[in-house]
Amino acid sequence: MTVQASTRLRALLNDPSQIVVGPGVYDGITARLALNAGFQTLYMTGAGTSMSTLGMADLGLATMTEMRQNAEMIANIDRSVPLIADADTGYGGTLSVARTTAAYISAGVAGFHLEDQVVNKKCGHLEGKQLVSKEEYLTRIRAAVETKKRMGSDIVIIARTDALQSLGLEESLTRLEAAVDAGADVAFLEAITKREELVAVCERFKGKAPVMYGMVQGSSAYKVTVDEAKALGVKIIVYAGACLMPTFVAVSQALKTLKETGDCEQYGGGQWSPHKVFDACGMKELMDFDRMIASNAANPK
Ligand SMILES: C[C@](O)(C(=O)O)[C@H](CC(=O)O)C(=O)O
Repeated sequence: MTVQASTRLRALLNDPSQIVVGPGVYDGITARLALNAGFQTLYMTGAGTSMSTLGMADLGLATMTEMRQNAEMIANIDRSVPLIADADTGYGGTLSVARTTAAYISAGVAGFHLEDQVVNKKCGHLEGKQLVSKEEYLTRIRAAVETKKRMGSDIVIIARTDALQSLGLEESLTRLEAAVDAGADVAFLEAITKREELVAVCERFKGKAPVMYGMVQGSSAYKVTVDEAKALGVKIIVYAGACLMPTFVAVSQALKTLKETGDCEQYGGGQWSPHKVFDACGMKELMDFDRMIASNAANPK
């Protein structure tokens, strides 16, 4: 029987020798490249999903249906590699959060995070975020936990708080503790800018719940490598900009060169032929399958 991606993610969380590293992917190409690079877990960035599927900044515009559709595609490229997906605020009240949870479970997502921003949210690293009350946030968590239970799923529910910026460290930790008490599996303090804050969240949840950290290059997030995060006690680290920022750098440069010189050969050509990019996206396996079915049809048993 196939092991569910959520069960695999849980096994990684329960293995004291592991830190789960999720490069932020947002489409089929970035997911393939991360899988080809050997990552054992993927992270679907909501910011990347919003920009790649809508062409819009991370300002709460992507709907649940759009997020779920992207997550389902990514989760199913290689079902043996767990996908942690951004579920923002859960996209509405109690019943919407329950519907989102069910939709992510049926999409094959292994874990997802729910936050305490107002539904009209913005990227966690921007100024001026608005929060819902702790009670409303806990309602979201309870709706997710109850739905998971009713569906007999072991999907990993990650409680995220964006409260650090406006309410401070202690209130943020209190919110996360209450979320874990309500059944969330993982604590995620968003937009940490100082080492002390990361140390504090790891200390507070030691022995109680795994801690997730979101590192975004170029943001004010406290910078850590995977090894440093592991030494501090972080259990999941996601790099939301791991594919996004290099894409902006490389594609902008390539387009500038094409515009200025009328030549694009230096970006690809010999190294990245159409054949090679199709290979990176499963061409061999797809063609082998096609040939195998054709040869079975020609030589029936
Ligand atoms: C983690 C995050 O929610 C995401 O969408 O990946 C974003 C990251 C980003 O803005 O690049 C966030 O709100 O931190």
